[in-house]
Amino acid sequence: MTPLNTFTNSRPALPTCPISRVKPSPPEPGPGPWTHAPYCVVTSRTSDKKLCVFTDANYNHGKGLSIVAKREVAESFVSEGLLPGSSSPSPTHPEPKYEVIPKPNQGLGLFVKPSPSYLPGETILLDHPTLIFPSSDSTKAISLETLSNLRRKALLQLPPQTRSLTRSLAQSIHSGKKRVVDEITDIIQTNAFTQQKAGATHDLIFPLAARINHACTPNAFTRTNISSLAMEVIALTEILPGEEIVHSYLDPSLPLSFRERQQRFHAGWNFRCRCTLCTAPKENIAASDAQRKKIAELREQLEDDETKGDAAAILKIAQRLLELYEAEGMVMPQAEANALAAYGCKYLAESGNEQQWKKAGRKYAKEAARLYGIMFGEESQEVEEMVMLGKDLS
Ligand SMILES: C[S@@+](CC[C@H](N)C(=O)[O-])C[C@H]1O[C@@H](n2cnc3c(N)ncnc32)[C@H](O)[C@@H]1O
Repeated sequence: MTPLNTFTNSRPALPTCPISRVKPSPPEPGPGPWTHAPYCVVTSRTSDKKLCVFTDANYNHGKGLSIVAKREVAESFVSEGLLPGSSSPSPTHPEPKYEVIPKPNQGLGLFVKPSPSYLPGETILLDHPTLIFPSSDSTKAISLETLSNLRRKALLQLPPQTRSLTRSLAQSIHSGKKRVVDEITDIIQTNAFTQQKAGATHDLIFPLAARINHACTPNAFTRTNISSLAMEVIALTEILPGEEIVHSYLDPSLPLSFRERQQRFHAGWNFRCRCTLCTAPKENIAASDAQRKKIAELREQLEDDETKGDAAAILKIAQRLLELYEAEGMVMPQAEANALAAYGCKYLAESGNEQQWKKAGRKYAKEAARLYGIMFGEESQEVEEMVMLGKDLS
């Protein structure tokens, strides 16, 4: 295994495209923790700002990672724990309970094998990024040509297997649609996960997690470790053998209407959602929209100054929200609504019928702790707070 700080690729940097006016800047200092010499270009005519490609072909047991970033951003990624032990031997993973198989009209998808199901809170898979790019918001001042060159180089420097796996994510490959953007833009547009880190927004490509399709009532969610940038896909509900594993590409706690969701899918990923909710009969979609509108109204009421000091009103709103979330298959916001209901009961217990309110409050606090445990882990502050609240109510 090559030591991390050894420069393994002594080939000269690829020449830039002859029609390109992008000039590579003078050679950069040594490769540091990277396996390739950083390749940098000056991105502004008026300053010496540089954007570089950093590649560690050893990352994640030889699967590799390329980053396009400013040097200081890449350095902070490393100092914050992006590359630990990447040259260690590959761990042996148990046989996964999922498989990637074709899904009609949606390319590929992740499905549970005909084996035991996933339980809520169970980790389905752990994935690592193969590409990290600055997000389009933070690169508006940089020419498309420059960006495209850097992204392409980042892709080409990945080990061959990872490179072709990453390339296979291009939408145009499975949709049969003519590609209207370049290959990397195509890959980013439909597969990138956005992540804030080192004071900037980045687009990350996770080749396995990218195979997971969207659903407006998801049964899984993703959680990214901010230091290592590893992504966990976690079951939100029980997922039975043969079922598709789906997560929400939108914030799952937003009560968006059918139309609002389609607008976002079109703008963000260029698809029309075919999940169970979005392909339901018209009257069901209208009923769902009405419930989501009610959710938005109730959440606004919670912000009213009048409501804020009224425990009975808060409890009533939280209970109605729980009914609506349940009906809409919105699992994640149920944690907060249960916590709110538990606090409502706590304050009501102080003003009479103590035992009745305490009993109800304990039930809400317990459910909130269960859901926060799934979302943030058993050790999280949220779980601890709900356990304490349950104790206060006993
Ligand atoms: C991140 S990829 C998901 C994996 C993809 N199906 C594949 O074969 O690689 C996102 C793309 O999958 C398709 N897709 C995902 N969820 C969908 C849904 N709910 N309805 C329709 N198409 C969906 C769309 O083409 C979308 O651009």
